[in-house]
Order: sequence, then structure tokens, then C-alpha cells
Amino acid sequence: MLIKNIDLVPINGKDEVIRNTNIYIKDNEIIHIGEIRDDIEVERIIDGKHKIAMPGLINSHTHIGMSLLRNFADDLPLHDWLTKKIWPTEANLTSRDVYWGSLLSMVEMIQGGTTAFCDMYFFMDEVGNGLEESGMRGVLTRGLIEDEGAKRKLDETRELFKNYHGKGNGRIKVMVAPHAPYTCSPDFLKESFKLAKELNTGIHIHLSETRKEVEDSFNLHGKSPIRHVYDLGLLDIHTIGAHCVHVDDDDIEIIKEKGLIPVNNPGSNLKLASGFAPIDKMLKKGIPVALGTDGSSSNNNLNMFEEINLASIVNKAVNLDAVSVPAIEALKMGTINGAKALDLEKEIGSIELGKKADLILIDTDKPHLYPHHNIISSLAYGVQASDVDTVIVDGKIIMEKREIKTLDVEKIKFMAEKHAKDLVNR
Ligand SMILES: CSC[C@H]1O[C@@H](n2cnc3c(O)ncnc32)[C@H](O)[C@@H]1O
Ligand SMILES: [Zn+2]
Repeated sequence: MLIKNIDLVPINGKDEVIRNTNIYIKDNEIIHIGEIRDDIEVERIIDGKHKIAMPGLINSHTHIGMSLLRNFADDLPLHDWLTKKIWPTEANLTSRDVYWGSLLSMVEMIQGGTTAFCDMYFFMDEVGNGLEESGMRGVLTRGLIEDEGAKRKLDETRELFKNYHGKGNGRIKVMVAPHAPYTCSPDFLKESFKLAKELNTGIHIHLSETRKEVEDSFNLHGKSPIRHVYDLGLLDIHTIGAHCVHVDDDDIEIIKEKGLIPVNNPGSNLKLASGFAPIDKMLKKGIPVALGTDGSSSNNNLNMFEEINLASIVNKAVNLDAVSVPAIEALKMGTINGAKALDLEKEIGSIELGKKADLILIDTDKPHLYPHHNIISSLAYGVQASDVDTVIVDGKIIMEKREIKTLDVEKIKFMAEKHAKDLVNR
């Protein structure tokens, strides 16, 4: 495939824009960027006029089955939201609910330029099936809340790993997901860690999301949630830490020392009034903070361009510093830092030779994107999810001219609506 005459934001560490270039893709790999090459045989040409190419966005923390609970429990703080509304409803979830809710989310993510995500939820084999169908890339993590069925849940993760890790031409990975230090005892956290080690994979966990969580942790363990999991040895393997909102300097030192990847979820943190993570401070210390939407019940969408915008502009206001989290840093959070979170840095997150062809084309011929002074600014502050024209994952076009090629969007909307209504009335 050749993408011809396109402006490229490669996110290759040089913070550059390459104007009017050409991208060649063979199978699932980027094989050439630059001048037209007559020696490369091309089956398919995409015209890049009025378009920007950039790496596909990476949603590093979400609960995609929760789209069935969108607009269902709003204007509540996290603790009440979870305990009074979400958990009682999730207790009635079926595998089919999660399948259709997850497909609905995949449609929304593809349409908004997200090519990969890390999901923590229930019935994760259904999310795996959806991933195979949609052509997206994803990390499946079966969320583990400790109760009398805890051992069975760990066994389910082992099964999930056996059945899905590496599937879809390597597009699917599996990690272990103890939900949070406040829902898992120290012993269970250690069991989860042991399993991740046995499977040679990573951990995905919520950490330090609210002030209450941190205060409770000090009362119970005499330390912060991050110091707590550190002392348990949990951070000795690759760990994705969702939220990390209420972190002090000691926590930040641990994050840096252990290579924990924090995932900022600005939309969800703002809506649940959890606070705002000190991402500027962490980024300046060289910590590759990634970006996520959280579930669409607390956000209420899966729009990564909105998160990129929020991560940048809210930090500026919070820090009273317009230079804080500049556009390029926010774009890195949604791309290359996400690849680091998913432990896929060698494969995705930037458009470079040898990397997998996971990229998106943005239509810049829109009134709200004129004039085209600064492409990086435009991507962070102006581009809307609806400006995404084409989505390519693993070298395959899964959306072209906004038409999704892999999924039946009308059927998915119908089935998701039906399952959502059934679920809340069950
Ligand atoms: C056990 S599967 C994952 C579990 O997490 C819940 N959840 C969704 N959003 C959040 C959040 O912001 N903090 C903590 N937990 C969250 C979800 O409803 C599932 O029960
Ligand atoms: Zn979450």
C-alpha cells in the first residue's frame, strides 16, 4: 500500500512534521517513508491530499463493556458511583452484554482514530472475540475484585491467556488485572503478581485515583497505595497504573524507579471530581505518562482526541502555566507513551520504518482546521474525532472515508441498545 503526498506527524522523538511525503506499507509493516520508489510494487494507492497521517491513538485504560452503562449513573463521586449504581448493575452482566457493549465501543473508538486499547472488565473472552472481528489491537485484562470466587477469577485469567494471548496475528495480548489495592488484599495482590510472572506478562491496576483511596490506605497500611504495592513487590514487573491522581513526591520517585506507566484519564477524573494528576511534573521527570478514557460510564465517551486536549489545557490551568503539557507532549501521551504502557513500544506508537502499520489519516479540509499554520497544534487543540477519515491497523484498512469495513455498525447499535435496556431492568 502507498499513502501518497501526505503530511506526516510520525511521533519519532524529533517532534517533527514531514510535509508532502509518501508512506509505503507491506503486509503489516511500514517499509519506506520519503520519496516515491519505483522499485516497490504497489497494489493500492491512497491519496493523502488534505490529510495528515499520524500513529493510531492508544487508549491505555478503559472498560469498554461499560458503554452499556453510558448516561446511566452521572453526577456522582467515584465511591457512590461504583457502590450504589455500577457494581449492583454489573452483578447482572452476561457475556452477551459485554460482547455487544464492547463492539459498540470498538465502533466508537475506530471512528475516533483509536487503534489500540487496554481493557479491564468481565467476560474478557467476548472482548477478545470482538477484537478479532474488528481488526483492532488490544490488551485484555480480566478485572479481579477479591471475593470468595477469587481463585476462580485467577484461573479465568490463566485460561484467557492460553486462549487469546498472541491471537489475531499478534494483535491481542493478555495481562493480569487486580482491580485496585482497596478491592484486593495484600495476599491476593501477591497471587496476581505471581500469575503475571508465571505468564511472563504485565499487570494492570487502578492506583491512587481519589483522595479517599489514599487516606484509607494511610489509615489501613500506614502508606500510600503506590508505596503499598511497591513494598509488596508488585512493581517488579511491567505495570500499567490507571489514574495516579493523588501522588506525592515519594510516589513519583517509585513510579520513576520502577518504570510504572501511569495512565492519565482526565475526562473521567474531572467528571467524578477525583482531581487532576500532576502529569506535568511526571513528564518533566521523564515518566512516559499515557492516556485513557476510562469507561464511557464515567467519561461519557471514548474520544481520545478529547482526552489529548483535556490533558494539555486543564494542566495549563491547574499549573497556571501555559507552557505546561504542550501539544506535542499530549500527542505523545496518546500514542508512543500508550505503546509503552501496553508494552508494545517496539511495534506501535509511532510511524517509523519496521514498525507495525497502525496509523490514522485525518481530513484537514474542514473549516475548523483552517488555516494550517501548525499541524501539531491542530491535532492537539482542534481536530475532532469526526475528522478521522481512515484507520489502518496491522496494515489493514478497517475504516475508509469514515466507513468501517469490519463491523456491522447498525446491528451493533441495535443490539447494544437492547442489551443495555435489558441489563438495567434485570
Ligand atoms: C472488575 S472489572 C473493572 C471494574 O472497574 C470498575 N471501574 C470503572 N471505572 C472505574 C474507576 O474509575 N475506578 C475504579 N473502578 C472503576 C468497573 O465498573 C468494573 O467493576
Ligand atoms: Zn478504570
